[in-house]
Amino acid sequence: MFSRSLYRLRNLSRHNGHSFYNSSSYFKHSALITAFQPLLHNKPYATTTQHAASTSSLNQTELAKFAAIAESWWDAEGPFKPLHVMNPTRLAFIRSTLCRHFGKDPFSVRPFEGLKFVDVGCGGGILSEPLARMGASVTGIDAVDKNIKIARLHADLDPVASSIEYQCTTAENLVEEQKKFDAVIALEVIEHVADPAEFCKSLSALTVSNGATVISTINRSMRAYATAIVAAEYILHWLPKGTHEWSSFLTPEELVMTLQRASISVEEMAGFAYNPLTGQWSLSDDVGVNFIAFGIKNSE
Ligand SMILES: C[S@@+](CC[C@H](N)C(=O)[O-])C[C@H]1O[C@@H](n2cnc3c(N)ncnc32)[C@H](O)[C@@H]1O
Ligand SMILES: [Mg+2]
Repeated sequence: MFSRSLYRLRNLSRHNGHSFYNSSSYFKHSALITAFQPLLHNKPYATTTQHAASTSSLNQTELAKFAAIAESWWDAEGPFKPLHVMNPTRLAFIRSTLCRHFGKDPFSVRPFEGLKFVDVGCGGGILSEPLARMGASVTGIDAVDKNIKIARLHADLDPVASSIEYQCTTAENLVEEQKKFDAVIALEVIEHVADPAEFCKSLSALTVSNGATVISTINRSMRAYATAIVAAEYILHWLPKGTHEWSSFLTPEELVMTLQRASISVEEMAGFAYNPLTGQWSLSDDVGVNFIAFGIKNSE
């Protein structure tokens, strides 16, 4: 069922060959970006909040954005609605790729039984909880203490989710503690960290040899600027204004290269397509805006 919608790595150039559109120098000087400059620099968030001790991946301004709306994590109509609505689609990708990789039955109720996952930048646990219900032994970490408190409270409402270990920390702190996981998952986080390359190195160091990494983010494309920022934040109000900095987005090629340098080979990629008629997302070959990648840690 996936073979149609999955974006294979060999197709990268076909789908993302618009080097003109993906050139950051083009965008820095584009008339459109200049016209929207006030929006790009609108930062309506306070910058003081309680979070993990300062380490390389932390961007204080970004963390303050999430602390400011932490109470809303489980409000399915609130600022995290897009993540709630996308959840079944991203879980379908994770189920498919990880079951294939770990030789598990994708039709099983608890296919991830016996596997250790870490959900990096777990927020309120929107992804950690279903992963735990699918049998994984889940550690959820987030740099914002408030997020972890909310994640803990919510998980404790469910006997299965209450097995999740939540911790206010960073990937690099877990590396120092020499923690290792079968799968390292960081969805919608890399565009909010201070140094994506260092962040990927930490994710890699947390992954066992031949383990899996799953990352989702937003493409630094013209279309992403128009939809994920202008439409989602300023027209539709799906997300608070200033949630995303266009310049922090990564193109699929950049993500592949960054992971490659961190000893992770991207094997599969898919885009997320939004259907405005149904309000649902589905996996697609189109990685022009939102996309997700699955990679394998090279054996040492
Ligand atoms: C858009 S949310 C994504 C939440 C969750 N991964 C999901 O997709 O449902 C980004 C999360 O990453 C966290 N975060 C940002 N930078 C981080 C870092 N350097 N280390 C750990 N967490 C971070 C934020 O606090 C926030 O909860
Ligand atoms: Mg984001």
